[in-house]
Amino acid sequence: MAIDVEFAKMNGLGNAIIVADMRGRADRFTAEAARALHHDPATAFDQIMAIHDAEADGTDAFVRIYNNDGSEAGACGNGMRCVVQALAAETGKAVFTLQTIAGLLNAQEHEDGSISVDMGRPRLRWDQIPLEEEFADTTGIELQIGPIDAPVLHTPSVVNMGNPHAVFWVQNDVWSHDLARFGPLLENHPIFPEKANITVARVIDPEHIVMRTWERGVGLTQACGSAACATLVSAARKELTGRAATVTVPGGDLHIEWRADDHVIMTGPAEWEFAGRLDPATGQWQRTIEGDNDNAGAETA
Ligand SMILES: N[C@@H](CCC[C@H](N)C(=O)O)C(=O)O
Repeated sequence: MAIDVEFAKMNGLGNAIIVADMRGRADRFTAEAARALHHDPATAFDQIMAIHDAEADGTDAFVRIYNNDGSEAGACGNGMRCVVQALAAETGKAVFTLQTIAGLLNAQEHEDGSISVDMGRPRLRWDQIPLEEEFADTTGIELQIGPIDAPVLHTPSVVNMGNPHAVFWVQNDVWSHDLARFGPLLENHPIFPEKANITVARVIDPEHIVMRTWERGVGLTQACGSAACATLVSAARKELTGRAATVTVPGGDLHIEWRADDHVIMTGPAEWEFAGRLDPATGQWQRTIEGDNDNAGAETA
């Protein structure tokens, strides 16, 4: 059994992340291996961030992102902060340029340990989200869940931050909405040909938003960085907030700024839990460095 890839179990505000070192190899994670790793309670994760060799000049690495159902994603804000913390610890550098299937990202670890990721420009046209049919105004599209005359959730803002997002605005407690029930229906709604990450958000004041997300390919999570960016952009477009705000997710706070140059900057923490080695073909793994979590790894031959 080839257990030969180093990984670190990390989290970004509780968004469970596995950072795997695939540099120097030609293979990739299989969807089956990702699912197997997720089904082990000790390594259950929201995303795998697989660090591959750089493919473009001036970049530090190519990062492939896998959801825990084995699907591949174009963006993961919390996971990217974990990647930056891991690369900064390895290299002593603070500034990185990383490539994903959605494009290039610049990122920086600050002296206080927080990490900023330039999540790029939001894409706002209906066919960039993408949506199945044309909508001129993506700050609120005609989509609702619940009775026609009294919808529970309706008229979401839609944004692509490297991945598709729909943000439903509510006036009351975001926890009073049954996202576990509505999330999967909305994620798979035919209006979203590539599915979507589904957020319920409440604007507390022009500098503070509270939100929860049902993630595409994952389910309910403690944090979704790209959704926090999509939510701030949508709130600013609707003039509910300014272009910078604290965004509170179940796992804690992110600072999001939509700069005048159209780039969205996400700042927040990343946390290391434990390390091990794994097989990207099967998802079998061994712990090599203890963390706080004392579950044993899978038996290996
Ligand atoms: N946890 C993420 C988002 C991960 C990808 C998402 N589930 C998708 O499929 O688009 C984040 O922090 O941004």
